[in-house]
Amino acid sequence: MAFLELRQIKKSYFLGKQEFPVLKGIDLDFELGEFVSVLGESGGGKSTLMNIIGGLDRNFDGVVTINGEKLDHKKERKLDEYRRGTIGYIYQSYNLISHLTVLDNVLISLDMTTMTHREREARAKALLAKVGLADQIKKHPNQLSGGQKQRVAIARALAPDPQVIIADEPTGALDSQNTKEVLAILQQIAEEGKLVIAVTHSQEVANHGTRIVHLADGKIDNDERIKAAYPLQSETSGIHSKPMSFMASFQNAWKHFAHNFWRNSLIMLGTAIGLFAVLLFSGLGNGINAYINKQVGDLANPNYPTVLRNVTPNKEAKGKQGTELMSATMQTMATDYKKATISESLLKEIKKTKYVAAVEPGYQFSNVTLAYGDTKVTTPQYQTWTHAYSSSMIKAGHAPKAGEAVVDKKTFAQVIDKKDWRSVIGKEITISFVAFNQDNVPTPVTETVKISGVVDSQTGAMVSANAATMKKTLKSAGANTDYTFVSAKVADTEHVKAATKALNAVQVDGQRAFVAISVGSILDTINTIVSLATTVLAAISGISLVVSALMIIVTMYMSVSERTKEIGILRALGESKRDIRRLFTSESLIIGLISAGLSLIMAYGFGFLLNKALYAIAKFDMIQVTWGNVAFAIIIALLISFLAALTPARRASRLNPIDALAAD
Ligand SMILES: Nc1ncnc2c1ncn2[C@@H]1O[C@H](COP(=O)(O)OP(=O)(O)OP(=O)(O)O)[C@@H](O)[C@H]1O
Repeated sequence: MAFLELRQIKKSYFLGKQEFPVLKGIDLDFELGEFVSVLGESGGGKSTLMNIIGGLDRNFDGVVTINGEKLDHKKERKLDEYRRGTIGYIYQSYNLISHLTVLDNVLISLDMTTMTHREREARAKALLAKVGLADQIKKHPNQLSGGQKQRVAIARALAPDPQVIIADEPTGALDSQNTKEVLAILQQIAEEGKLVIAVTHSQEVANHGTRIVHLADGKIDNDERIKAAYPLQSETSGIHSKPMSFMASFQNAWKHFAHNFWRNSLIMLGTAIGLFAVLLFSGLGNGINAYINKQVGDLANPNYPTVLRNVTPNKEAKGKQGTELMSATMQTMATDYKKATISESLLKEIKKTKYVAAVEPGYQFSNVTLAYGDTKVTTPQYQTWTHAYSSSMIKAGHAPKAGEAVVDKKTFAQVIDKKDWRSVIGKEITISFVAFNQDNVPTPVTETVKISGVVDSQTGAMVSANAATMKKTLKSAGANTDYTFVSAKVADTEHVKAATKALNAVQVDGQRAFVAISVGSILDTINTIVSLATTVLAAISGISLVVSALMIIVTMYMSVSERTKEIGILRALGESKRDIRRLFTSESLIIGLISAGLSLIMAYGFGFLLNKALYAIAKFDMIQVTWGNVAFAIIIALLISFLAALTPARRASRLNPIDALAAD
C-alpha cells in the first residue's frame, strides 16, 4: 500500500446548472522520498488536484488514503488536523502574511505544534538559516525579493515537519538563479524522506524530480519514473501538531492590532469617549447622592423617625405620601390643636410598636419672639431638642438641659453679636409664643431660659429647648401639654424602615393614628430621583456606545475583506474555523479592553480635575467613580466589542479556503 493513494478522484465545477468536469477519475500512488512533478496544459486541473490532496477541497468524488487511513472529507476538524500535521503548502505567489515579519510568518505554522515557545523560535530561525535568510528574519515580506519570499514560504511549509510538501508552481515567478536554488531545496526535502508534489509547466523543473505525472483531459495520460525514490529516513523530528491555543490566537490578533494601531486608535478613542461619559454621569450620580446623604445626615440622625398624629381619614390617606399627611396635620394644628397632637396614651402606642426602642416626645411652635436684653428677634420655629438632631449641629456650647435652650447661629447669635456670636452662651433669653389650651383657645406662653449652645441648622432658623422645660412652661401657662411630635428611637439602622412602616400601620379606634417619616425614607426618595436622573444621562451618553459598536463592526468587516487571502493562508496551514473566529473576536476584544482602560483614565483624570474645581464650592468630591462603575465599564466594553465582532468573525470563518486563497 502506497503512502498516499488517490482512487477515482472526480471533480466538476458548476456554472449554474451546467457541469464542467475537470478531473475525470484520477488514480495515483505516491511514496515518501518521491519528488513528483505534475505537468499538464493550463486549466487542466492541476491546482484542483493539489487542493484535493492538500485537504483544502472537500467537494469531490473519490477516495484519498494517507498512510493507510481514508481521509474523511465530511469531517472538517479531521481535515484541519491533516493540513496542520501532514501537509506543507508552497505557492507560486508565495502567500506570505504581509503584516508579519519573516520570523513570524514561519512561527505561525509552529503555533500549531506541541513545541515550547523557545523551541518554536529556535526551529523557525534554524529553518530560515537553512534557506539562507538568517539575516532577514526581522524584515516584512514587502522588503524581500521574489526568491527570498519563496524561501520564507518553504521554511514556513517545512516548519511543522509535514510528510507531504505540495508546491503549486513554486518557481513560476522566479528567475533562473532563484529557480535553481528553490529546486535544490525541494530536492533536498525529498532526499530527507518527504513526499514532494510540485505542479509545474516547466520541463526543467520536472526533470529535477524522481517522477513526472502528466495530466490531460482530466486524466493521467503519462506517469514516468525518472529515478528511484530517495530512501526513507528512520529518524523523526518528534514534532506533533495540535490545534492553535487561545493564547496563540490572541497573540496573532495582537500583532494585527498593533500593525493597524492608528486606525484602531480612532475607534478606541470613540468608544472610550462614550464609556467615559457613562462613567462620568454615574460618578456624578454617586457624588450627588453621597453629598445629599452627608448634608442630611449632618442635620438628623437616621435612627429616629419622626411621628406626628395623623388627621387624614383612612380612605383619603390611602396612597398619599407621608409628607402630604404631615402637612395636613400641621394645618389642623392651627384650627384644631387637640386633634393634631399626641396624648400620653397615644405615646404608649408608639412605645409599644415593633422596633421602637425608646420615645422622645416634643413640641413645635411657630411665630416665636425671642427677647435678649433689649433686643427682640422673631424666629419661625421653636421646638424640643431630641436625639434626632445630630450633635454635629451644635457649633458651640452643649445640648439644652432643664431650663436651657440652644439658639440658631445665623438668625440669632450672629444678629446679637456678629463676630463674637459665642458670647450669647450662658445668657438668658425670653421666648414668647402662642399655644392652645384644652378647649383649643389660643394661649400666650412666655418662658425664660438660659442659652446652653449655638446650633447651625443650615436650612432654617431654630430655637430648641429641653422637652421637660417646655412641658413645665406650657402647664403653668394653662396650655395643652399633649405633644406635637415624637422622635421614636430605633436601635438598629436596618430596622428603621420596618419601624416606620409599623408606626404608620398603628390603628386606634379603626383610624390610622400616626404618620411616621424617617430621614432614610426621605433620602431614599431623593437618592432614587438623583439616580434616575443620572442613569438617564448615562444611558443617553450610552447611545454613543451603539455608534462605537457600529464602528467596530465596520472595521471588522473591512478587516475581513482586507484579510481574505490571509484567512485562506491560515486555513491552508491548518487553522480551524474556530481559530479564524477567535482571531477576529480577540482583536475586537483588545480594542474593547483598551477603550475601557482609556475611558477609565479619562474618567479618573477629568473627575480629579472637576472635584478639585468643585471642592472650593461644595467641600465635597462630587465625582465618585466606584469599583462597580469600573467593572461595569469594562464589562460593557468587552460585551460591545465581542458582539460587534460576532458576525464579521463568523463571516471570516465561513470563507471557503480555496476562494479565500484566490483573493487579490
Ligand atoms: N472555483 C471555480 N469555479 C469554476 N471553475 C473553476 C474554479 N476553479 C477552477 N476552475 C476551472 O477549472 C479548471 C481547472 O483549473 P485549475 O486551476 O485546477 O487548472 P490548472 O491546471 O492548475 O491551470 P494553470 O496551469 O493555468 O494554473 C479551469 O478551467 C478553471 O477555469
